[in-house]
Amino acid sequence: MTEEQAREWLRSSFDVSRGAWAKLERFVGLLISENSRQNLIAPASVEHIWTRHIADSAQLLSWASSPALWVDIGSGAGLPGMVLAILRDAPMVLVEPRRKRADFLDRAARALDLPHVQVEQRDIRKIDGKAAVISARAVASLPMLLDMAHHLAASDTIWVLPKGRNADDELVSARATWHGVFHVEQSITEPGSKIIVATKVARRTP
Ligand SMILES: C[S@@+](CC[C@H](N)C(=O)[O-])C[C@H]1O[C@@H](n2cnc3c(N)ncnc32)[C@H](O)[C@@H]1O
Repeated sequence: MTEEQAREWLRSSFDVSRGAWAKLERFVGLLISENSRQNLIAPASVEHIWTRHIADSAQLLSWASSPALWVDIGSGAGLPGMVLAILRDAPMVLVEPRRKRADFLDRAARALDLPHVQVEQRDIRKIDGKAAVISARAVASLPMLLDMAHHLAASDTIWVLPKGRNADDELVSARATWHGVFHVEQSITEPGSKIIVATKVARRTP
């Protein structure tokens, strides 16, 4: 997928309003500018930012359309959380323990006028409440993620987890401790990369 194809795919797939498109463009600018101050995305990925990061994040919306609370674990540069918050006018909590990254997320949410975004500068294990959707991109293996965040999940919570090429192996490991309805979906931006979509996840009883 080229950069132009990624932009076109985004526009047509999510019926992006003019206002939301302007915010996406602005976010890309903020992210590239902040990347010279802190290491948010690999420098080599900047020239492919719409494919590698923006469309890659936005595609998660295809698997979770709930208008209720979405929690993004380890948002870092705002991926996928900030991209999703631009496309989705519903509560979004971005959890990021590193101060510099959380400050960037706070500033970006204000600059983009996204009052439905809440940034929590904390470890996910210290967050409470229940989420309708949980995402985490490049944060931890599937068994670790379930362990770190299962307290935020109800039985109908949808987990949407981009997993690169290790999805199947991680799923095998996770199934030793967890049961639920797990699907492995193909990423549209990266051939070979997968997204694990799960619901009804619960710890196996010994
Ligand atoms: C490799 S970065 C990925 C950032 C972003 N999701 C992305 O795809 O570009 C992993 C992020 O997860 C955060 N993280 C690691 N452990 C965490 C935890 N226990 N709770 C919340 N965030 C965590 C790190 O601070 C870091 O910003």
